[in-house]
Amino acid sequence: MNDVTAAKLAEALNNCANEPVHIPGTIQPHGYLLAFSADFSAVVAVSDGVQKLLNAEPADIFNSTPADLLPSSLFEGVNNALKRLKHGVPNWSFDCHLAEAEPKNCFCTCYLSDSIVILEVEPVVRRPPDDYIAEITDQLDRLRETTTVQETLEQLTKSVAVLSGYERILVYRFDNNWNGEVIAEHRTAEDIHSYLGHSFPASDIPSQVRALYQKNVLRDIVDATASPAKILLNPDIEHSAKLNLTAGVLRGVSPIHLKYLANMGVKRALSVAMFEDTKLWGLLSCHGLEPSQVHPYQRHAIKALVAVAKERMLLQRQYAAERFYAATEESRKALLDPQKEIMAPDELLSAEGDRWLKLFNVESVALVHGRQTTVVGEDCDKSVLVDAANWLVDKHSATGLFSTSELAATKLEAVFAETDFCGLLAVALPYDRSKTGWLLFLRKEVLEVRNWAGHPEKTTIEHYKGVDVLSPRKSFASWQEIVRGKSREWQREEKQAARFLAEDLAIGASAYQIEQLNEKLKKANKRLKHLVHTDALTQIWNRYHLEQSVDEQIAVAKRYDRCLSVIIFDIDNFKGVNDTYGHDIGDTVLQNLALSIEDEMRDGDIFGRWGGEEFLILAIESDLEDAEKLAERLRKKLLSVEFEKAGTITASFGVAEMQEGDTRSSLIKRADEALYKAKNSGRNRVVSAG
Ligand SMILES: Nc1nc2c(ncn2[C@@H]2O[C@H](COP(=O)(O)OP(=O)(O)OP(=O)(O)O)[C@@H](O)[C@H]2O)c(=O)[nH]1
Repeated sequence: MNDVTAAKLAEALNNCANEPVHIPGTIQPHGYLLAFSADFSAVVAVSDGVQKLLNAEPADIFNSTPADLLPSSLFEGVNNALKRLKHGVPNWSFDCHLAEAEPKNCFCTCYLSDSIVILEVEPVVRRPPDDYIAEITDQLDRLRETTTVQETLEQLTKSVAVLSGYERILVYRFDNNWNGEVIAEHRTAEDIHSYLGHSFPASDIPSQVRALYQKNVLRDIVDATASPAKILLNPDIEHSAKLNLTAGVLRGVSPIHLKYLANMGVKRALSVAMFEDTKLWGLLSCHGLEPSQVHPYQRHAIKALVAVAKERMLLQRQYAAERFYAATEESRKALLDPQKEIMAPDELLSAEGDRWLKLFNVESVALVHGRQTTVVGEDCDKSVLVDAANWLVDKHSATGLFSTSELAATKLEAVFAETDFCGLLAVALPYDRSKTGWLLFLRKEVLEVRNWAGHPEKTTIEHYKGVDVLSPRKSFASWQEIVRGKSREWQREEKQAARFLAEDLAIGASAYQIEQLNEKLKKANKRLKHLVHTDALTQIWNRYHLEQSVDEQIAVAKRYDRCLSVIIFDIDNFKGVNDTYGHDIGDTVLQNLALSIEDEMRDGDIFGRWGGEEFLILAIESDLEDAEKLAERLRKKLLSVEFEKAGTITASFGVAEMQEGDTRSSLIKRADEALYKAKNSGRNRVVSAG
């Protein structure tokens, strides 16, 4: 970088940004400036050359009152303007015909600067043609017919060329670092140099110049080759030394900027600021190859075109955003479809992720919750995602949103260092108070080829007004830079849509959690029911269940006029088993007996433990004979079973069939009595209630 050190460059940049361009102490020499006291009674300052307009010497001018000094039409014009300015209008313009002075036709602009009244007078050289209004209307219509932002900008440059006569019209858009890129251009002849696609460094339009555009959107430099006219202050009046010319049109141009224009081959220039909401978005810049003056009406026409283009672009952006939201909506419907079975967030991501890859133009979408990760698209190391999410939880939980198109310029640089990802859009899942769940959209690098208009590194420094400043570039020859490490930028609607999707995932997650809870509850209920109805030792129905079943089956049998029988059986001499082999062996006998009997049962019959070593069978649709047969079969089955240490055992069976008027207790009582008889008549037998 020549012999310019970084420190010197920074100082020079700073000096450039501090040049007080709004109080230049000069005006452009084609016009005149007069400044009056707030009460319009005294002349405070005039521009050098105003003698020509007023036909008077400066000394006389300063000694005269405005009423004596100004031609009557001008005096009236200012008086009239003052009434408007007092009502808060920032500046007021009027046409003026000067009968006795040259030039005859003027365009005047009045404004207040720290309560000093400033009058700028521009000679009107050439009026626009008579059909100019028709031409403006035609161009406005053309602008209104455009359908994309790019088309609008291109039409704007063409329309401005038609209405202004400038040779090269550019639309220059600022990036986040205030570098500008020419994104639309119109040239009136092929041999005029093109800057389309070229970038200009931020230092070309330093911050205080950008700030001026916020206050006065138009800058008209009529002759970039002319020396500025000094503003002469009335030595007899005390006032601040410099006049703030922000609101006017004649403000003198910084010599550095004039040099810049000269190096570019531009001899007149007009720029109009373009805003997105209230932020400076770009500039419409008109370049002329020869000095010339546009009529103030033409300036207004250009401003009107820019205003219409801005509206148009806003509308087109809204349409584009709407189309994007509509596409997102499809995904949201799928996420929240009540017909679909409820899925876990990671399942939802797997189901919808492919759609999101396309919609957001990303390489990967990931869901991270604690140490759990799900990735759709190109894989990313789990530990990278977990570390990123931890950082996000720590630093961005409050907003629940983080985005960058240059990870290497953020604190996540080290986390993503080993990956190919350069862009991250992260949104917190709002179900999570601690914001530990994050949805991440990841983009890879997009190599950006920047065509700089002139080599930004070939900067030289020069001395200007006692300080070092950047020299205007001598060459604007194209120079190519490859910008690495950046992804496509995240659009506002993408951020908004990502938030919506995270919300939906969170709702999905809550629904899933509720379903999970319901499932758990169902299982717990089932377990509880099992516990309530099952005998813990033998795992067959318990007395509680058997009693309910007897009641139910009696009711069913009565309603459908079916038979029902009850078998109660009791192990013979079971006390002996316990006494001989111990209680544990007794338990095992009970368990094995339950298994053996269950094996022999028909599907419809109900078998359970009635208590101790006593069991009950409800033989559905069985009469006494059927039940007896069943009991007999079971008795024999028991004889065939070897109960390990306990060997074989026998049991006694009592059988009873339901009779008219039977209740649970009467039916069971009869079966019990039959069992009693079986025991008393020698055991190991089946006895039926008569
Ligand atoms: N191991 C074990 N024994 C049980 C259980 N429930 C009852 N018993 C035993 O079963 C035996 C029943 O004895 P008794 O009522 O005298 O009848 P029994 O010895 O089977 O003689 P009979 O019924 O007259 O043939 C007692 O020793 C009880 O302790 C149990 O859950 N496990």
